[in-house]
Amino acid sequence: MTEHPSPSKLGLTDAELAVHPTVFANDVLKDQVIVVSGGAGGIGRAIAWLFARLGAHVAVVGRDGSKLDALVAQLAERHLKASAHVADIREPDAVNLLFDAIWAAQGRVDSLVNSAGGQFPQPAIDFSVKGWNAVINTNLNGTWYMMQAAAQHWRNHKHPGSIVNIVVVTTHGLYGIAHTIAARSGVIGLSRAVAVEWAPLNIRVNCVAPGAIETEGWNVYTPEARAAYPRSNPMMRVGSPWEVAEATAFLAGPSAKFITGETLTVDGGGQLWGETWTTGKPAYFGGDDK
Ligand SMILES: CCC/C=C/C(=O)SCCNC(=O)CCNC(=O)[C@H](O)C(C)(C)COP(=O)([O-])OP(=O)([O-])OC[C@H]1O[C@@H](n2cnc3c(N)ncnc32)[C@H](O)[C@@H]1OP(=O)([O-])[O-]
Ligand SMILES: NC(=O)C1=CN([C@@H]2O[C@H](COP(=O)(O)OP(=O)(O)OC[C@H]3O[C@@H](n4cnc5c(N)ncnc54)[C@H](OP(=O)(O)O)[C@@H]3O)[C@@H](O)[C@H]2O)C=CC1
Repeated sequence: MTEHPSPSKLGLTDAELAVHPTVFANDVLKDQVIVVSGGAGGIGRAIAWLFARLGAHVAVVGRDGSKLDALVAQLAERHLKASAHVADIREPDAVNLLFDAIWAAQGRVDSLVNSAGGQFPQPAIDFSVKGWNAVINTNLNGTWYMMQAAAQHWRNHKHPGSIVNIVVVTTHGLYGIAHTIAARSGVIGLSRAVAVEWAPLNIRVNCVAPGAIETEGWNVYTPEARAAYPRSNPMMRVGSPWEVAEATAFLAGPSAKFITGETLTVDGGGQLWGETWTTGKPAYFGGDDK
C-alpha cells in the first residue's frame, strides 16, 4: 500500500478526545458494553473515547494489538473502562471467538459499531483482482461476519442490541474508490434487510455515512487530493471524528430507540454539493489530471 504521510498528525489526539465537549449527558451509556471494530483508528478512537466517557465499557478491536493496548492504557489513566481484542474481521472463526470472549468477560454486549474498514484510491478500470477482493473482504464480508456474530450472540442470550455500521456516502461525490462504494452499498442494503429480519430479536441496525473526516486513514491519499477535501461540501471544511462519534452515539443508544434501517449522512452537505476526487480531478471534468 502506498503511503503519503502528512507533515503533522491528522485528526484528534487522545488528550484532545479525553476533554472534547459533548452534547450527551454523562452516564447516558452507564454499564453498557460496546464493541468497536477499528477502535484504535481515527473515527473508531473518537467513538471509543466518547462511549467510554458516557459510562460504557468499550471493547476495541483491530489487528494491531500494540495500538489497541496503548489506547486502553490511555482510557484507563482517566478511569474509563476498556479492553483490547486482536482480531481480523475477515476471519469468521476469529470473529465468533471475539464475541465469545467479550460475553465471557463482560456478561453482556449492548452495541456493536463497525468502524474497521478502508480502501485505496485507484481508477476502477485498473483494479486488480487481489485489490478488489481486499476491499470487498474487508468492508462487506468483514462487516457482515461482525454483524452476524453479534446478532447470534444476542439471540442466544435473549438480549437486545444495536448495530451501527460506519460506511461511506455512496450516492454522489466520491470518485476513485468504486470498490468501496460497491462494498458499502452492500452494507447499507444488508443493514436495511436485517433491520427487518432482526426486529423480532429487538436488534436495531443503522449506518453512519461520513464525508471527508480528517484521520490518519488519509495517509493513503496524496497531499494534493487531501488539500481539496475541504471543498467537498458546502460548509467548505473537513469533518472531525468527534462529529461522527456523536452521530454514532445517537444511533447506537436510547436516543434512537425507534430508528432502524436508517443511514445518517454526516458530510456537511457533500451529497448535495461538492466532489471528492481521491485520484485527482480529470481534465474532462475541469480538473488538472490528464
Ligand atoms: C474523503 C475521502 C474518502 C476517505 C475515505 C476513508 O475511508 S479514509 C480512512 C480509511 N482507512 C483506510 O483506507 C486505510 C488504508 N487502506 C488499507 O489499509 C487497504 O486499502 C485495505 C483496506 C484494502 C487493507 O487490506 P489489506 O490489509 O489486505 O491490504 P494490503 O495493503 O495487503 O493490500 C491488498 C491488495 O490491495 C491492492 N492495493 C493496496 N493498495 C493499493 C494501491 N495503493 N494501489 C493499487 N492497489 C493497491 C493490492 O493488490 C494489494 O496486494 P499486493 O499487490 O500489494 O500484494
Ligand atoms: N476518514 C474519512 O474521511 C472517512 C472514513 N470512512 C470510513 O470510516 C471507517 C473508519 O475510518 P478511519 O477511522 O478514518 O480509518 P483508519 O484507517 O484510521 O481506521 C480504520 C481501522 O480499521 C482497522 N482495520 C482495518 N482492517 C481491519 C481488519 N481486517 N480487521 C480488523 N480491523 C481492521 C484498522 O486497525 P488495525 O490496523 O489495527 O487492524 C484501523 O485502525 C472506515 O470504514 C472508513 O473507510 C468513511 C468515509 C470517510
